[in-house]
Amino acid sequence: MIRFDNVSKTYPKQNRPALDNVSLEIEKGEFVFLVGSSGSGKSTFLRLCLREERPSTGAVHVLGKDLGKLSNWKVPHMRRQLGTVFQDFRLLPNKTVAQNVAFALEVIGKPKSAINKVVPEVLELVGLGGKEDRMPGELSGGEQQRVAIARAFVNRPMLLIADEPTGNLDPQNSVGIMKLLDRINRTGTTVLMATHDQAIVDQMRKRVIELDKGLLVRDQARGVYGYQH
Ligand SMILES: Nc1ncnc2c1ncn2[C@@H]1O[C@H](COP(=O)(O)OP(=O)(O)OP(=O)(O)O)[C@@H](O)[C@H]1O
Repeated sequence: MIRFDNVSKTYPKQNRPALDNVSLEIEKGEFVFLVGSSGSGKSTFLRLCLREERPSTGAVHVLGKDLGKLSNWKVPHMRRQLGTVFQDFRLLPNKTVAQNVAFALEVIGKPKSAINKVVPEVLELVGLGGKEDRMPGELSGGEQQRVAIARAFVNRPMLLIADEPTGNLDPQNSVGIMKLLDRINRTGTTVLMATHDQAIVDQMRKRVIELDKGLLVRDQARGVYGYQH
């Protein structure tokens, strides 16, 4: 699903690599937490998976494709096969809940009849049945993140990448979001999630990959958060 072969990334004008010779493999169906202190390289790792950045050396494979060999015009197609969720939700503020989710399908040319069928189903799945016509601004943070997850999952992607999805949420809402991601993972979708949320990592006991100053320092099955702030 994801493979890094000796991947290093040094940003322009930096003398220290943001990622330093990282090699790892994430298999289909796994749930993986990416942890590490601020600046350890987590976002860089995720950006390389989305080909928002390219490695300085080494190779990144996602969904069986060598991203270094992917032509630029194929990148949007590759990204549409992934679901992405971010800390700041990134909803379209002038569209309703249902329209936000439908939009993800409209841009890939899904017929209206299919959209009308699956949008209510996925909103029901994330616990937002009955809130289809609300605007994002009328929802709590936890509900907004559920919309973002519905939008990310409505295509049934093989891989869902989440960057601090609970970063703006209180503990109770965070647990709800994690239950949802766990459910999505159980449908077979691989989940890769960068987080600072110790309670959640310790509770879920999934694979934990820890970065420290760009180095992969820990890769633990059913792991805990581990490092000190
Ligand atoms: N666009 C950029 N240009 C230059 N340096 C960058 C850029 N993006 C990140 N860096 C540097 O690369 C290193 C890793 O940053 P990265 O954002 O990947 O860390 P992170 O683990 O995601 O941190 P956080 O938890 O704070 O989001 C840091 O030293 C950072 O300053």
